[in-house]
Amino acid sequence: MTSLNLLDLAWSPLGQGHCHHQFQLREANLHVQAGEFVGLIGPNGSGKTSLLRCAYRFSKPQQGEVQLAHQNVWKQSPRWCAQRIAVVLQEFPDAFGLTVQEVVAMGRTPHKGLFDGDTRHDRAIAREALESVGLLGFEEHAFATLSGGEKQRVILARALAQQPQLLILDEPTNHLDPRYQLELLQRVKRLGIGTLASIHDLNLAAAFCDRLYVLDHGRIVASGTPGEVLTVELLRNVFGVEALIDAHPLSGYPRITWITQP
Ligand SMILES: Nc1ncnc2c1ncn2[C@@H]1O[C@H](COP(=O)(O)OP(=O)(O)OP(=O)(O)O)[C@@H](O)[C@H]1O
Repeated sequence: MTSLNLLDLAWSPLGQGHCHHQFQLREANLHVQAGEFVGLIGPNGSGKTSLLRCAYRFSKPQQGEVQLAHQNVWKQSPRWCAQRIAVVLQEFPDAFGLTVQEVVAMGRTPHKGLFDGDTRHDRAIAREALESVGLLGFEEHAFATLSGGEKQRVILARALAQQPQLLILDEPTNHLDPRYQLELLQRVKRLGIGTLASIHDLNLAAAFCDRLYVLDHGRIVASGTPGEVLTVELLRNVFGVEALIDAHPLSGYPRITWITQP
């Protein structure tokens, strides 16, 4: 029901009226089933952020279709999408002096009328969201004074307060130390919401994602389980790096060891 489908998507920042080779994204087909954690990997500039922007109805594709629950998102209102899709981006919005509580409460906006205040129900959801990212007690802190990692967790709490059917994360572990990288991904996975996340750390992607899509120069060049996708050849051809790949001794998922030059 909540699945996301990108069907033959093509997108260019130049808009309409350009040649086929100018598309930054081409022939992109991608699916996220309800409850599935799907990772998007690829080198810098390969088109991950561009694809996510199409998926959350920010960039309008010139070709193809973005469907959520089998509805074309561009035939639905922005509010319809905001009630169903929550987004956690790399950059934090300027919170204009808002407290943590106020930032998280913004997650309830798509579910309320223009002049509605926060109900007890809204406050309970916001509290639960803050609790789930381990930030109970931070409600009155000014968002601007938090560390990068704390801000990231507040933004995730705001996304959870939105009670979305689909979560889109652009490099969610960017600002986090190893403990919080693991905690955040575990938390997201446990939510059981359909999730599409761009992830640079391929070992984290291997550990947490049910399936991966690999972007290279705007095209999806591989997809499948981490075990199917993360091969020595793919890392060489797409990322231009050499690596050893074996099975993680505890969990069995692919473990990548980079081969570095002295
Ligand atoms: N609005 C835009 N105008 C012009 N070029 C753009 C625009 N958005 C993206 N691009 C270009 O599209 C290409 C893909 O960018 P994108 O940010 O999607 O890559 P990415 O895979 O997310 O990269 P990174 O891993 O570095 O974050 C880049 O060459 C980028 O410069």
